Amino acid sequence: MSEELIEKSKKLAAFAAVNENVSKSDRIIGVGSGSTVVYVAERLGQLENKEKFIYVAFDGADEIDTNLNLIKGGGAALYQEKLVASLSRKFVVVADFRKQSPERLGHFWRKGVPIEVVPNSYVKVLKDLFKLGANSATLRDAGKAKAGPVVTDNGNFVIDADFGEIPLNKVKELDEKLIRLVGVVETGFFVDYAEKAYIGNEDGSITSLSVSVPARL
Ligand SMILES: O=C(CO)[C@H](O)[C@H](O)COP(=O)(O)O
Repeated sequence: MSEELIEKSKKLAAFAAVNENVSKSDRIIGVGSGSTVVYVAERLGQLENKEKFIYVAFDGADEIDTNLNLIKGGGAALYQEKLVASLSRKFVVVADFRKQSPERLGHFWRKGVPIEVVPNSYVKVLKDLFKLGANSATLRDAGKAKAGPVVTDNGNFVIDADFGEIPLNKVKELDEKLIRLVGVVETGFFVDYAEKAYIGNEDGSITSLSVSVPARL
């Protein structure tokens, strides 16, 4: 799979998402993080918009299920991305074809759901996650960039917890159990946020998907 093809798919999805979801009236646009929303920013830069409130927010995803539940946080920015999503009236996902699961989360994204934790609680949370049925749960390491764990923008750590493939009707339930654990700040499950997804396909077409979600604002 060529990098060029993947980048083309990301750009296609991002441009289509902006073209169909941003109007010319005065509005603040929310943008998450990742390599796909870079193209959202590029397209937004071509439009003329003044800012009043977050009407629509755009973000990438690590995996998208058929209900538009998401796994996010591959780049450890899940808390701030969820903050933006929760402040938006409309949340739109942009992604290339590798992110669209045939059905369930955990199909392609095998690294586990990212969970932001308070640093002094991570050992406890790791144990809690195994009790909740995780196949694996590991503290994310910063890798070559620096010695030690990844530290988020909020000064916290990230645990990646693999629960296998998660049935569509179980994502919310699992998310609620995770968020109740003492030490957990936020999870990378985005349930009932995305109402639209734009997927750039390998053949240059775009798949757009819509679901209804409860109103946030
Ligand atoms: O959740 C994220 C960062 O925490 C990103 O949105 C997600 O990892 C997708 O990134 P990309 O568009 O680069 O594939």
